[in-house]
Amino acid sequence: MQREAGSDVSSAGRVEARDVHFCFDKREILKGVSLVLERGEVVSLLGANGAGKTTLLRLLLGLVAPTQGEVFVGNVRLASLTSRQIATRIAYVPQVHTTPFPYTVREVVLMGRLPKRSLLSSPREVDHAAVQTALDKLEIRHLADRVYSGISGGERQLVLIARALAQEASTLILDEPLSNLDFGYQVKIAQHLKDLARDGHSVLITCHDPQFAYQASSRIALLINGRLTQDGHPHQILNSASLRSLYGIDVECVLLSKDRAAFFPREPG
Ligand SMILES: Nc1ncnc2c1ncn2[C@@H]1O[C@H](COP(=O)(O)OP(=O)(O)OP(=O)(O)O)[C@@H](O)[C@H]1O
Repeated sequence: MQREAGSDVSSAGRVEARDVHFCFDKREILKGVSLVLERGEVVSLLGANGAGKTTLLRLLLGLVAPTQGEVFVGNVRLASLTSRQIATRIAYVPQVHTTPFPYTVREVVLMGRLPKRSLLSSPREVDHAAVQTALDKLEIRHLADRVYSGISGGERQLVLIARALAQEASTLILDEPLSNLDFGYQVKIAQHLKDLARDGHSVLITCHDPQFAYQASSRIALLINGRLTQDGHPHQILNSASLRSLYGIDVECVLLSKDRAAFFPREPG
């Protein structure tokens, strides 16, 4: 049997940006970023607005090409893969997602199966089974026949994660998965991301909430003005000095336990 390049099981879930640079017009947005994501990890990418987080995700997904440097998925160059091959390895949960048609939740999750079948073929038993498994895992089976555009923002976020799970890619990349989520959904999503990593996925998220990042991640990377300045375990990375350099404000950090901390902005003066 002929094996697809880079399908080595031991490297599944590994994604690496190696010294990537990216320019918009003549402005350098990413200035030599190196980041490795391994199977079993949840990595949070923190940075101020405009730091280049989404741009870095777009490079890792092959949506744009670096002006310098390279991205590897497993041990193959991302640039050598077709978009379908990338989609079998990496699933993307975007910040905003709308559909022009009144698709049901089940149909939206089924879209995650497209990379696995030919464009014009009907979904097979295995596709429906993957959808059902994803809905069950996210505990949203009850939403399956609702119209996607008619459910809440938090529910839609869970549906998009279910769609990514149905894709059965070993890596999940989520761009600000917390936007518009209530506290309950934030806690649930943190737990789902950790469960996914425990099940052998690698997960990369961008986020603006240090507390969520501390709780959900096994590693945190800080992106400041297009450069990755720190990368390590949450308790090594998040402190008053690093949060000041990220956001330019004074923050009090209270360590509650090894994987729980609270962050309070200090009143000026
Ligand atoms: N299509 C574009 N054309 C020109 N500049 C762009 C384009 N998209 C993004 N930029 C610029 O690139 C920089 C990085 O943007 P990016 O969206 O990656 O930041 P971000 O860290 O994800 O920000 P946010 O937290 O606000 O989502 C910003 O200065 C932005 O204005």
